[in-house]
Amino acid sequence: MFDALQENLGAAFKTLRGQGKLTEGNMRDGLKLVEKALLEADVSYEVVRTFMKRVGEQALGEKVLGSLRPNEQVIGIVYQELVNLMGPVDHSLHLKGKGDVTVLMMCGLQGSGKTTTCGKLGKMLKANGRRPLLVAADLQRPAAIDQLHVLGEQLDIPVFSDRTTQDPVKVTANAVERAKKLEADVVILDTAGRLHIDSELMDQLKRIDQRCHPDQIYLVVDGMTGQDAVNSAKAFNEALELDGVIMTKLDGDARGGAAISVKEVTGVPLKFMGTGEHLENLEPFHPERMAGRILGQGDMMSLVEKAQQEFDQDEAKRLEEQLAKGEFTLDDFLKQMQQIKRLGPMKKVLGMIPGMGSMLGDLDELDAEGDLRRLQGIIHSMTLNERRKPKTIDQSRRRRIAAGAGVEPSAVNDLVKQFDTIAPIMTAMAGKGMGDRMKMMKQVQSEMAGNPAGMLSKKKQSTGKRLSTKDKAQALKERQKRLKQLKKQKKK
Ligand SMILES: Nc1nc2c(ncn2[C@@H]2O[C@H](COP(=O)(O)OP(=O)(O)OP(=O)(O)O)[C@@H](O)[C@H]2O)c(=O)[nH]1
Repeated sequence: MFDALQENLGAAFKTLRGQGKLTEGNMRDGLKLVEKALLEADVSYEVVRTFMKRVGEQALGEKVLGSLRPNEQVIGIVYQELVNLMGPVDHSLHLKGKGDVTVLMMCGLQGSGKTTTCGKLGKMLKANGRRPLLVAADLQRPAAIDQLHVLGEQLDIPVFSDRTTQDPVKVTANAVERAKKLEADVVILDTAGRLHIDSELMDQLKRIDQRCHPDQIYLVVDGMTGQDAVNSAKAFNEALELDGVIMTKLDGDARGGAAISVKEVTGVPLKFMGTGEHLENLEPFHPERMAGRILGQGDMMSLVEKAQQEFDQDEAKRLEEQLAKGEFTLDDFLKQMQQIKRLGPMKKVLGMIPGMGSMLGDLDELDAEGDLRRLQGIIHSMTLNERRKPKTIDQSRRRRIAAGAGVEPSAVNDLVKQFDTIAPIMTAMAGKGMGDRMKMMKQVQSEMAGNPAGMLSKKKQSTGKRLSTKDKAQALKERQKRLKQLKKQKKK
């Protein structure tokens, strides 16, 4: 994925590697190459311009820090700016509680991968214990209805269609009724596509939106089409107010520009990416991971291998037995975190995550220690039953636990959410062979790469809001202060 961009950026950073000290001259040469690499990857011109301005300002600002290696400093800045450009992303589908029907409306141009993505989402939701209903609201192309029925059969997910009408609004309204009868809780609408954006299509989609009020509207775009994908996202967003973009075909020769530009150009986050034709090839889009991948830093596998080697064998056996019974509690979660901590100093462990290596100045060891302690404090403030069944933690329990741990109630909520993500993966691990286990470890590890299991301070997590210039200046100041402290410690 994005091989050429990775290579070109690598070459740009190489020019800075030999430099003893950052000067305006060598910095400008290096940054010119970064700019060229982004433009060649089809990142929109406007986006490149703003991006380079931000990177340039910071890179030259860092000059005062002198003795740090220039290429590391610049990679760190580029990494952070790429993350800012592509994020933050809220991956939640904002599903209502079970029993209520959530309507997800999928739209996009013909051939973008919309129908396939409906199937992929259905599969993902089903795996998470939801009861999806696929709805053929693409009445333009009869074959699209058949395609959805085939997918439904493959996935064992019900499909609603009505070949007697040409009105997708009617189909959608009836589908919600059918969902209630079938006790389905998520309706996934596969709407019609067109080869190009036209007013008839937009009107039709707007009518569905106005009459049926879908809870979330996602646009499916083909990542291979580069700037066209970004432009169509802009047009759809103007007509429909999208909640997110799903970019498909990022497994192919996509140059990456569309994935990098779309959030900055449209303000709509890229939530998921399609990484293949198979129905399991849908992944949440993590700006941090993508930036790490683009910069080609670090060594994920070595972290996974290390985790395997140093895994406490007795604990592993105990956990294995528990997982086989389908049990994974918050106490186990805490133990897992402590084990990861034992792999080595947190900075070293995080340094193995792509892109993090050059950001170590940002990762204060004390923060990681403090956050692990905070995690422990929260879990220890829970009753045994709450640790076993975090779902029982309601608002008043949350308040009590938070008071006991000296944190905000939202911190308890965040922890339970992280646990909800990791627990199904852990229980699915039970009884698997080594190969599958490695794959799952990678999945758990990659869940942590975006937010290493909540160990990074809350202030460093994506909040769903863009940092204001003032916040950025403050963050930069703090970063510079930490770098100075680090330098002082090194000297000692
Ligand atoms: N490589 C790859 N192919 C994909 C991906 N998603 C979809 N496809 C393929 O793209 C082609 C078009 O997908 P569809 O799901 O039929 O597209 P659509 O947008 O529903 O098209 P219409 O129904 O004609 O509007 C199919 O051959 C899919 O297998 C992906 O993430 N990667």
